[in-house]
Amino acid sequence: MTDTAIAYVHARRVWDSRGRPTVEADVLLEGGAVGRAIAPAGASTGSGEALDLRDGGTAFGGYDVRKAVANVNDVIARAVTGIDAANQEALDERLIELDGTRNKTRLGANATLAVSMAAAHAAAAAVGEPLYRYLGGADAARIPLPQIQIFGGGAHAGRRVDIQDFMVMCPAAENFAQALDWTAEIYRAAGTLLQEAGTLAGVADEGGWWPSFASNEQALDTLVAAIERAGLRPVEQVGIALDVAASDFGRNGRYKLALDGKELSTDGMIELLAGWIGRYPILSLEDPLAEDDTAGFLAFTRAAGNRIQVVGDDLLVSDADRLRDTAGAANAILLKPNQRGTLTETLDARRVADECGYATIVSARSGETEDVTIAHLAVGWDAGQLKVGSFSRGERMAKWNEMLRIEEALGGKAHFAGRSVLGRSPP
Ligand SMILES: C=C(OP(=O)(O)O)C(=O)O
Ligand SMILES: [Mg+2]
Repeated sequence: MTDTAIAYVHARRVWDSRGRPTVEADVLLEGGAVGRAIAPAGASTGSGEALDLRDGGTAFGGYDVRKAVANVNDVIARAVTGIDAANQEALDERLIELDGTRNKTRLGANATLAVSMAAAHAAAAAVGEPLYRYLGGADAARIPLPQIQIFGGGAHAGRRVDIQDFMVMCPAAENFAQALDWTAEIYRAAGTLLQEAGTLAGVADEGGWWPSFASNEQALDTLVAAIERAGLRPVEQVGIALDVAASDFGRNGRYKLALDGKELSTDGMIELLAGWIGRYPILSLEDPLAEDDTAGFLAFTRAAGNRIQVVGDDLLVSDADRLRDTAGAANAILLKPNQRGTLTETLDARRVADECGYATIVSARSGETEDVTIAHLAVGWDAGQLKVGSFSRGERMAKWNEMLRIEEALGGKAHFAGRSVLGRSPP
């Protein structure tokens, strides 16, 4: 037995930011090192995602995770005991084999991911290294450009606006700390603008202001106004990133924008978004079309992909195979470890993204906790970008604050991704 062999695994039920139970796993190694991780959960999920196993029934809206917790304690724990946690691939292979289904429908991706991540934390602790350095080695020093939400919408805010995430990116900031400073000013200015308009109505699931707008474009206008009110220059200093999350309001080539009272074809949707790209300082558009509209994605990326970042989330579900099968449909991929259920499978997608020339963005889910693993993945995997959500919610700030610590710990070695990850249209 090596010191990094898994000695003991235990899962418990804890709570996420939406008031739903989720799975936390502890992994203890023979040498005494421990690791802990908590699975997040999405709301606007892609149909190709690995299964977030829920109990159903009436308790907690059917969202309880007693089965997934039991799957860790009764099935996984025994099966992974003795595996070397320092060999993440072997551990994840065992989890994949044990589940035996493509999308973790037997054990649940929430069960497998909590163990996969906790083991990585334990292995890093065993060698006394922070997780980002354990994963990325001594060269892991690139601090990601953040995508931070200012207004929340879509499935995260009672569908008050159709677009799900109105975010800002600060590629012209000198470092991550300054990007966060600027975003905090924009966030505050956006809140003041809503207050002045009498439409401030709290915060959405990911910490952005709860939207209260007459149209999707009014939200974009207000975002630009907030950037200016914060004393920053749209285009030169700050750009906009949207998660359109179009699978939530589109299918079979028809897109229903409820707030705007419009029903558009794929071409109409592409035209609408092309108009926005022309009028607003947009740097990145995620899921501009629905997950069942690969042809639309290809057409949109052909038309706009040389000017902006086109991100596949529901389309690609962090899946290396889907990425290969749809090459050219986007030029960036979101990496959400719970869409696959193990770190190794998510890292595969990250590698294939490089082969396909795609940018990579590690992302939180809308249901989150104090777990900060993704901040370390973004640096350790050299992703270049990180999308988390916003101020006003501690489970989001836990990640951004961890990134501040990582940037500080790296000192002069830290290198902020900034403009470099947006090669196509730097402001
Ligand atoms: C983070 C997102 O939301 P969710 O976790 O609900 O899928 C997203 O769609 O990118
Ligand atoms: Mg998304």
